[in-house]
Formats: sequence, C-alpha cells, structure tokens
Amino acid sequence: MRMPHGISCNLFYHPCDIFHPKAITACTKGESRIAGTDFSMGEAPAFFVDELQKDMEMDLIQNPKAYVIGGACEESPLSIGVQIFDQSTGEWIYPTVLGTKPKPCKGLSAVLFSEDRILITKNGSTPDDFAWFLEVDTQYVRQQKKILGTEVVAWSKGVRGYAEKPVVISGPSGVGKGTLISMLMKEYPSMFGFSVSHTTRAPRAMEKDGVHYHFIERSAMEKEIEDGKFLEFASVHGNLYGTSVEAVEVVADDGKRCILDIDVQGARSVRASSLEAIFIFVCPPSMEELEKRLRARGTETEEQVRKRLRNAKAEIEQGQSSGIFDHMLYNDNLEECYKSLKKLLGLDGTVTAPPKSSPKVVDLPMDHSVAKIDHRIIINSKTPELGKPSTNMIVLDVSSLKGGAPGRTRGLDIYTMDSFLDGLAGINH
Ligand SMILES: Nc1ncnc2c1ncn2[C@@H]1O[C@H](COP(=O)(O)OP(=O)(O)OP(=O)(O)O)[C@@H](O)[C@H]1O
Ligand SMILES: Nc1nc2c(ncn2[C@@H]2O[C@H](COP(=O)(O)O)[C@@H](O)[C@H]2O)c(=O)[nH]1
Repeated sequence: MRMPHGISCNLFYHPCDIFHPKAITACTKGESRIAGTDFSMGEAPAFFVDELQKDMEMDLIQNPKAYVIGGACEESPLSIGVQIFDQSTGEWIYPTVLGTKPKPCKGLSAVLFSEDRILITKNGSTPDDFAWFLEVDTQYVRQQKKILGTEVVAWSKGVRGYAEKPVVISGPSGVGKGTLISMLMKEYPSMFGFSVSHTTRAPRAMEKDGVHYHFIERSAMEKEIEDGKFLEFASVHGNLYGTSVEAVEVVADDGKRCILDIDVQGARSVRASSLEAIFIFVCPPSMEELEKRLRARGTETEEQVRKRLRNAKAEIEQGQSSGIFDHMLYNDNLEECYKSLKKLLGLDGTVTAPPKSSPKVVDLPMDHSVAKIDHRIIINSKTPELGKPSTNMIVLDVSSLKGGAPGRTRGLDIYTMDSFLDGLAGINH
C-alpha cells in the first residue's frame, strides 16, 4: 500500500508518537485487536496500531475501503485529514469531506461505532471536543454522494446534553415568525439559539451582518452551495436564502436547541434531509391582517410588499396541505400564540437532570482499552497506580444519541468513573 503524494502522516497511529498527530486506519468491517488489549466485548472496534498490519490486511480483503484518519488535511491544514484506500482498485481516494472538521490533537482512537459511522476520540482534548463521528455511509452521506458525484464522508461532533430536536418555523412573510422567535430567545436565552441564515438580499436599516443574516453576494453563495456547505437553500421573493451546516452546528456546540426561520421550500428540504426537527407553520388570521402587518413593519417597498403577499397565498396553501408540518399555529393574538408555541415545545416546567461529573481534559495513557458495552463506550486506563483501581475510566454514554451530519450528533454523555466496580454499578443501573 503506497501513501498518496502529499500525505504528511503515517498510516498507523503509533503510541510512542502520541504528541504528534498520526493517522489511524479504520475499516468498516472486521474484528481487530490492539496490542495487549482484548476487544472481544461488544462490537469490534476498527482501531489499528503498527503491530497489526496483518489484521488490517485481512480487514481490507473483507471490505475494500479503509479509512485513514489523521495527520493534517491537505486543503485545511488545521484539521484532521481523511483518505480512503480502495483495496479493490489499489487506489487512494480523496473524499469530499463535509461538516466542520476536528482540529488536530495529541492522538486519536477510532472505534467502528455502527455500519455507517466511525467514532473518533481525541486525546488531550476537552470533553466538548473529545468525541467525533466520521459518517461514511449514512443517509446524508449517500445523498451527498449522489448530488456531488464524488466519494463523500461527513464529520459530526458528538455534543453533550439533553438532545432536543431543532425547531423549524415557517409561514408567510409578515406573519410574526421573527417576533415569536425573539420572544422565545429573550425568555430562554440559554435554551435556544438562532440559526443565522445566509441571504443575498440587502440588509435592512437595523440588521447586523452575522447576527440577523450572513449577507453575501449571489456568486459567492452559489459557490458555497456547490461545495455542499448548505443544509438547504431556496429562492425566496427574488433573493437566495439558505441555512449553512455550520449555522446549525454553532448552535448545537453552544449546547442550545436550534431554531430555524425558513420558508416552506426550505422546510421541505430539511424534512427530506436527515436533520430530525420539529416543523411548525404559522398562519395569519387573514390576508388583510397579514398585509396590515407587512405594511406597518415598513421594511419593504410597495413592489416587494405586493410580491410577498402574492407568494403568501401559495405558502399558506402549501403549509396547510403539504404534510411537511407537525404543528400549526394561528398568530392572531400574539400573547396567545406565544403561549401555544411554548406549550408545543414542552416549556411547561420540565426539569432536566443535573450533569454527572466529567473530566476537564481527557488525557489518556498510551496503553488504554476501548470497549463497547450496551450503549456505553468504556475507555479504561491500563496503568493504574500500584495496588489501586483505575481512576481514569472515561465513559461515553451513547444511549440517547440523536441527529448527526449535517449538524452535530447530540445527546452524548461523557463522565469519569473511579473504579471498575463503580463502572459496573453504573452499567447495571
Ligand atoms: N399577533 C400579532 N398582532 C399584530 N402584529 C403582529 C403580531 N405578530 C407580529 N406582529 C407584527 O407584524 C410585523 C411582522 O412580524 P415579523 O417581522 O415577526 O414577521 P415575519 O414572519 O418574521 O416576517 P418575515 O418572514 O418577512 O421575516 C412586525 O411589525 C410585528 O411586530
Ligand atoms: N429557505 C430559507 N428561507 C429563509 C431562510 N432565512 C430566511 N428565510 C425566509 O425568507 C423569507 C423572507 O425573509 P426576510 O428576512 O427577507 O423577511 C422568510 O419567509 C424567511 O422565513 C433560509 O435560510 N432558508
């Protein structure tokens, strides 16, 4: 197997080189063993060190694709690279890598998490940056392969916290979507985050770039769409609007529930994507009232108001009949409508569980083991102090995982355990 030209990393992750980002290889099938470590529990991890070349070759024969993860990405040197070796053709493939990429770190481990994704854990990182998923055959990846016509992989960071689905809010222009969203964000600033869309329309007087929208030239936005950076986009009232994958990820990284204010076409695209969300359509009490609100807002020219009103009729029809939306809200009385919105988002006094203790930085010794037991991934230090149990057992609870690329994989729980007995007690709970 020859390394492709320009790859600045080794094929294998060598424990002695833990302070240098090295590559590891993960195949999408097969069983493997890391030196001195028994992986016979649970699903076989795809994790190789330099002594395991034989195992790796066997895996390559079973499955023609080997994922080489590590070193610096050629296009963006500040992120971890991914290459694919196709054993059937003997060629290296440079996949289109979607999603925000993880930054290089002191060392990586990889576990074949499921048939369609590889779990990467980053040593020497904070718990918020510790677990990443490289999706290799998820619905989103397959969709993007078709659209882009290339080999595709997608990164999705595992984020901790209670995994609430993003909320998509649609409705005709002037119905009050923005007003309702502002009320929600004001009352629950730590719970919700707004997905800042891109648009080619000109900013209004009070609008700030990066806050209300990312204002962008059409040609630049078209290029970014071509590069697969958008979760959805649509031509609305004569301008291009779109939600970038990053806009949704930024909110998830903040541990918040994402709110998207997008038109019906955009909602349809999101519905067809793998982003699981709640879809809400806001209706006006009448066309007359909608017109009154649009004019009173005073942000559009007469021509634009007319265009938006014309489009509103079709949007309301689609909103009510397309089957895209889970909930309908009638925004007649604003306070009443807001109350209904809060009710359907479950904001009626539900208390979330306090977080378990978690490590500040995840620093694992060279000799550690990784095992998957039920819905937990146990990373166990093999070098405890003499006569004492291991105090460096990190547990990734993956029982509540939701989402994935495009966007983050939500609902991950990371905590430490003081001893193996504690670990078993936790697992049996
Ligand atoms: N229930 C309501 N009764 C009266 N006025 C309202 C009500 N809800 C919102 N408004 C007003 O209607 C105008 C339009 O609201 P808003 O800007 O929130 O609409 P929007 O749906 O976000 O529009 P767009 O899609 O164009 O961004 C605003 O001036 C707002 O104050
Ligand atoms: N499909 C998308 N539609 C979007 C997005 N961001 C906003 N919108 C919708 O555009 C209209 C007009 O908005 P305005 O700010 O010019 O009044 C409104 O219906 C929004 O919901 C997006 O990212 N994608």
